[in-house]
Amino acid sequence: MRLIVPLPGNEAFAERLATAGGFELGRLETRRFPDGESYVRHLSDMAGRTVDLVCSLARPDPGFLSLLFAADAARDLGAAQVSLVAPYLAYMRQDRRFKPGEAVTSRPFARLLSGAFDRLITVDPHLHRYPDLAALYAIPTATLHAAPVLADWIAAEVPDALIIGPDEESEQWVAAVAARVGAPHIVLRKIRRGDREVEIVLPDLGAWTGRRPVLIDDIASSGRTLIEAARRLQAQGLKPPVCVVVHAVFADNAFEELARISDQVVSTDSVPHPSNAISLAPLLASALREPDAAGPARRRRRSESGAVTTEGPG
Ligand SMILES: O=P(O)(O)OC[C@H]1O[C@H](OP(=O)(O)OP(=O)(O)O)[C@H](O)[C@@H]1O
Repeated sequence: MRLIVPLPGNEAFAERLATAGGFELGRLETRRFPDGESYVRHLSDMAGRTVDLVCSLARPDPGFLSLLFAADAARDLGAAQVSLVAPYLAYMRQDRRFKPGEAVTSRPFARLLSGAFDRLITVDPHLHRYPDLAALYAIPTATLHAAPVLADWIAAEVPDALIIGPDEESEQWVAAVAARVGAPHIVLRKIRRGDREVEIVLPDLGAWTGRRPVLIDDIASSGRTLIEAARRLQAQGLKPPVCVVVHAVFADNAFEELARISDQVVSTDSVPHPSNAISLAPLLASALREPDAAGPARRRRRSESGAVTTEGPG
């Protein structure tokens, strides 16, 4: 039976995942030594097991070494395969050098995870300029999509919805959500001017004032995209929107600001947040039940020197 091991902060999601999939829930002890270094101890038997470390990667920096140490220790303790289940995958947005000298952090981050895990399973990674995760990760990856569960939530909770994507990039998956809901959809135009500065351009929406706008986006971080979109919609006489996001990263007071001008703000549980209303646990559990959901995992061998060698795809 698969062993699901949560990193700190991921216990509730891991429990939902283990329950949904009928998997065993493992335990990991972590703490800091007095000098600030990380201590990691597996409290479950790893020998010969298929182990899934569960770690949503919103704000990944403080816990990242513990994650790498937990993966290394699992293998060292005899795990047959060590996967990372990251419902939210970080460092996807610095996908090119925007200014001279910048680190293209998506690449070294992917190299670090590819060196530590046999495979990666995630939901709607922010693939802006990369065609897929295989362009970035050297290990087999499975990319799951939240669109069907978002659509099912909207269909059950929001009558007379008008599905709205805040930018042209969102067209494809907004159309998929709208088709499943059986509602019309439109896509706005976004001009990003900085980390916290976006401009949203709307077509004439006068024909849609009777519908409930449902703004959907993959990530809410500074919240500016959704806040600006919500403001523009209301300036055109539309009702306050329902905002549905996959990854509730929400920096600073972004959530409170967005909630003030929205009818409702909901998210999936890929990042633990008070707005979580749609669970991804059943989706991830069924992917984990499929033996080949992530493609054949790499086989690793640890040499006597401790070096890990890789065979198979990737
Ligand atoms: O809450 P916010 O701070 O507005 O960030 C979230 C928005 O940013 C991303 O798109 P975008 O293409 O603007 O960002 P990218 O350049 O990072 O891909 C994402 O798809 C959201 O629309």
